[in-house]
Amino acid sequence: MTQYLMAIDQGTTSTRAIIYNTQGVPLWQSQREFGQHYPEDGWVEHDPEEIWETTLEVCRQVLKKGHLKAGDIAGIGITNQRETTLVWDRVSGEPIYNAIVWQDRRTAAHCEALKQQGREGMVAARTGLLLDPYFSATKIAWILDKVEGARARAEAGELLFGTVDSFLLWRLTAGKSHKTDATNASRTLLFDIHRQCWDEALLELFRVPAAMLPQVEDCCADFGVTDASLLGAEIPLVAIAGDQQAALVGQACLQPGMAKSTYGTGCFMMLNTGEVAVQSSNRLLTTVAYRLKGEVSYAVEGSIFIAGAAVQWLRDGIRLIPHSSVTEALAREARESGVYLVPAFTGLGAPYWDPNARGAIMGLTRDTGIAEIVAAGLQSVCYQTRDLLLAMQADGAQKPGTLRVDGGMVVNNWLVQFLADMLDVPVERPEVTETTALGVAYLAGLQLGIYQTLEEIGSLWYGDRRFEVEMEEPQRKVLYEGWLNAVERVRTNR
Ligand SMILES: Nc1ncnc2c1ncn2[C@@H]1O[C@H](COP(=O)(O)OP(=O)(O)O)[C@@H](O)[C@H]1O
Ligand SMILES: O=P(O)(O)OC[C@H](O)CO
Repeated sequence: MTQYLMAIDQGTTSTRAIIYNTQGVPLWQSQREFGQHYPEDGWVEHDPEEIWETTLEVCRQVLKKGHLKAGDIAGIGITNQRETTLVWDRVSGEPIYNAIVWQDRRTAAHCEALKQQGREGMVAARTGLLLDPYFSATKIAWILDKVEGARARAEAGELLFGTVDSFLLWRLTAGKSHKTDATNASRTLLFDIHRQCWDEALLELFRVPAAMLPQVEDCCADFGVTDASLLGAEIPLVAIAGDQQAALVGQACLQPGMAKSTYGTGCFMMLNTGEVAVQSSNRLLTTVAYRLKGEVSYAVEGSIFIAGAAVQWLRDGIRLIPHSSVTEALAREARESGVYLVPAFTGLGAPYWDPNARGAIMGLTRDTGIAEIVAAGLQSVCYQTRDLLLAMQADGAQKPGTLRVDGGMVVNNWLVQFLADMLDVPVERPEVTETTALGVAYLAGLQLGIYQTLEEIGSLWYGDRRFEVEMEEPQRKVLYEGWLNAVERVRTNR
């Protein structure tokens, strides 16, 4: 009997597969971390074969854990780290270069040159994005220019481009399906989010041959079936969404004005704006929230590059802590210290967009200890979220009544309390914090007719804990001013 849904969540640091029942309850999960490669300052790459192998492995493992066969799965949804760029051979399926990860800054000079040519306005008007190395287009151009013979091969139609969803889809369908969805397409800098199509002028600007591009579908669509040799039988692939958009659905932020913030490697705050594509005057992004039956809902997004990655750095980079989980107890024992950690390891994202900024720890004194530095790392994530909230409000958005949070960091109660205090907004944590995978499982269920409407999906959201605002305004003001001062000192593009 086909009664389960499977979500593949291919994230920046790990790949997961989760099997849900039709009420959206996660039953079995499998997860594998994979390698991060930093070949040069500001460069971040993934091995495409590791992305593929971990995906296949977690899919097989999770079926095994549930004692299920492929035929028990009604459909699969794929959600993924966005913008990360792959180019592969149309015939062999072999990538011609590593995946260039969204965090990678190698194309900063290319973006700057296009800005100098006055292209930012046209790009923003069509794509809702900014000229920043974060997005896919300049990464594609880099691969075509730097890998020998690649540009000619791409022009001859021999090479394909895809974000991680497309690459996995290509591999899962054994090369039968070269598609993506509108949310992933909206992060490439090549897609007109108003007309919902690849844009010829942008393809020309970034020198990307149209023949490389995947076909863009709704988030819920017929994306093909898994090749029978992979998981034992064919399984329909019925939904795709970028991970932050999937989290918006998983958090049931399905009405205009509802907001969520996801704290994984980076932090991504999204405000649903419904059918209106709000153009930000404060350097936020306009993006496709979801596209269903051809109807687009938009969101405003603030993207922070380093959130949980700051904790990873404290653990693996400078080895100040043995595990991420100790950060909560350390932060509780930290003194109020005036220490600020600006985690601009790969530049600063929204609202500063400064690819050349680099990180700093400031305000150190003789009695600064590990606890104070750890607390400053956690606080930096909350200060950056306040930066985003203020930018959204400056764009005319109402302050949301609550903010729904999710992602690996929000198990940390101290962090979430400080977040509520810094935003001056109550923060809600759902029972299921793996909202990314849940969101795409919901979308898969929608395509399969298990759910009829988005409202029905919204009714499945359950809160775990609500964090009320406890801090008084004067304290918030002093702390936040200290943050703004610290950020000013690392910026290069004031
Ligand atoms: N108790 C904790 N306190 C703070 N951060 C944590 C804690 N546990 C995990 N993290 C951070 O959460 C991140 C993992 O979140 P996850 O949502 O799995 O990330 P991603 O999807 O980007 O791979 C890691 O960067 C880790 O440092
Ligand atoms: O893999 P995550 O959860 O860090 O998300 C990455 C984002 O999609 C990048 O835009």
